[in-house]
Amino acid sequence: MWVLKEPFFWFPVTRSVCPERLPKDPDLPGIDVFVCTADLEKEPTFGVMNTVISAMALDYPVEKLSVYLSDDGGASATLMVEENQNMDFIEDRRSIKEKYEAFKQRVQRKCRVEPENVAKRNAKNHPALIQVINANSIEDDVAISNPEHVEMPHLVYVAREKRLSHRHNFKAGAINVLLRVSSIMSNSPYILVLDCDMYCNDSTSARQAMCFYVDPRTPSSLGWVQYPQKFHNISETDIYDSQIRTIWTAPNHMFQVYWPGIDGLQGPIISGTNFYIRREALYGFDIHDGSVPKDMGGCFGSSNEFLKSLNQNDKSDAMKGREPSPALLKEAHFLASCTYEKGTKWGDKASAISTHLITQLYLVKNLEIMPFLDWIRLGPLQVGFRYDSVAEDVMTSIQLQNLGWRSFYLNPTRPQFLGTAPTDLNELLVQGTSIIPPLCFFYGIALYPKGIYEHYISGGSIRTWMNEQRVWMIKGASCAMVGALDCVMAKLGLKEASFIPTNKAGSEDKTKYYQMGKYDFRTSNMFLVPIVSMVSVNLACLVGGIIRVIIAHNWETSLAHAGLSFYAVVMSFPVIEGMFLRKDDGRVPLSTTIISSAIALVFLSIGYFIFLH
Ligand SMILES: O=c1ccn([C@@H]2O[C@H](COP(=O)(O)OP(=O)(O)O[C@H]3O[C@H](CO)[C@@H](O)[C@H](O)[C@H]3O)[C@@H](O)[C@H]2O)c(=O)[nH]1
Ligand SMILES: [Mn+2]
Repeated sequence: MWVLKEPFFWFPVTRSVCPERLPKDPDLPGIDVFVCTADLEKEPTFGVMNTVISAMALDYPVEKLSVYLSDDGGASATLMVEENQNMDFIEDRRSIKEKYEAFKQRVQRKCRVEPENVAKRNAKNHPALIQVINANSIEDDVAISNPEHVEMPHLVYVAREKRLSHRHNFKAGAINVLLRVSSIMSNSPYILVLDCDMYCNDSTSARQAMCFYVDPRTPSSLGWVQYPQKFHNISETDIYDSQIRTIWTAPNHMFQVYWPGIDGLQGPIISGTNFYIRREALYGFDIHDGSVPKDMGGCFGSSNEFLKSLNQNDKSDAMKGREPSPALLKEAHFLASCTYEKGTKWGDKASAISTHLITQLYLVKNLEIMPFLDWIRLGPLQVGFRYDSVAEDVMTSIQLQNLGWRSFYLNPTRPQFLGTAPTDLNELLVQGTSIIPPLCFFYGIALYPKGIYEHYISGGSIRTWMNEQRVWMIKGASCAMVGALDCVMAKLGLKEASFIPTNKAGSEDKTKYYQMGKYDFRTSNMFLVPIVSMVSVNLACLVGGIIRVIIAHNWETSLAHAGLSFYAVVMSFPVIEGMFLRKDDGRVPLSTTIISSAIALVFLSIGYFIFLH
């Protein structure tokens, strides 16, 4: 581990920019913003709208900015709200709060129009629905309250076609559709990708990122600029380590070394959201030898409009204020259809087993391997985000770095984007099944916990260290195992790969224990039983061990064992408290304790036969 970590210290880079030196507005390149949403219930429309509006309010010339919303969820409810948005408060900051409240109520009213179950059913089986929303399509009353006709960026709503018989490839599939649809509309050379909960907390991120791209000294291999992921809903104790402190927020040491450290090498990988990427990079061209595919149609699909866009520049200006022609809309629907990608290279699987292994290792937070990702050689050309993993970001990054693209990390003091971190145990574990992949089960548990000294000098306290250790142990025993089984079954063809979006709705009831700094054990037995069984075994060993020591007086041999058991029991105290001491509804249910004790007993009996017989 020590050796693997060294490259991070070779050439750490901290970047800062001077947006005031950018060229004049008319000379800036266009930017397309992609926002993805997938679940009407877990990703409330109001939050999605917040993100869309924050993107539209980016400090960037309106005619150079287009926002595309991909809706994999309830479709029509989101669209209805979007069409009727009252955008004027973007400009009018005086009465911003009042108007915001009115907007919020309006969204909530609109969302009630369609029963949720109907929306959900429709979400899995419907034709493509694409709508360009410009000033003309906004309700009359809005025009009255917006007498100056404030110009606003282009907004395009995209619900790609969904059929039960076709794989939709989760977020990667959604982004690839947006890539194609946007190419025949604005075709901006740069793209900002945002998860639906990641709103722009500062409007300057676009200009800051462009500082790199328009600077003639920047190498032409710069593929993306990555901002960190930060969250708005972190409590003081943060018992579940929801902020993933070690990656993003630990100040000025060790872990804060990873991203700047990798920036000095080939650059950070894509972390799913908050990055400005060069459109060209996603088209799979190899920048080492400048080769372009010979069979363009076989590679990108049969849309002539799309193929034409490959040689065209930025069209964002031309799109401004125009109603899209019926022909253009028809082509957009074609590009968003289920069958468009058939026989093309979109999201193609070109991976070797080693890529999988490395991706898995990386995802278990063994960040040390980041500098070596670049060495992996992938198969032939492939276009857009990759489909062979729900962690599309890691796989795609490896591919792009492979083709010669480089990346920068920018972490300004003011957070540029803020998202919603999962703050209840159930959500955390559900997320863990999809992003903590199989090998975590083997590697995650086998690795020795990160040293307390290392943690301390990275700006952590004893409490944060305990939290991180606890969550690491809990994830290792529960969701990593479930995720592992899930993945093995998917690989064996026994089950479809799945992705459950994390909940961004955060009800008061759900977060109350998190806010109090107490674990909330209201999660399924699938996760809970392995955790509670493990703790029961430890507890039994400690009690049994102590009794033995007292009876047999053999201190020398038992002391180390007792120490280890004691450590495990201290670390799992919240679980023990949940089993025996708590009375509230967040405790471990009695039935779970009973099942787990029975399992623990089985383990102890097996141990008895192995060691004593
Ligand atoms: O079929 C799908 C599934 C998901 N999403 C969107 O993908 C985003 C990320 O999903 P989320 O449930 O928030 O997953 P997280 O585990 O929080 O996501 C982390 O991990 C993902 C996989 O590595 C990255 O894509 C994300 O950017 C990163 O924040 C959300 O906007 C979803 O709406 C879709 O658009 N379509
Ligand atoms: Mn998320």
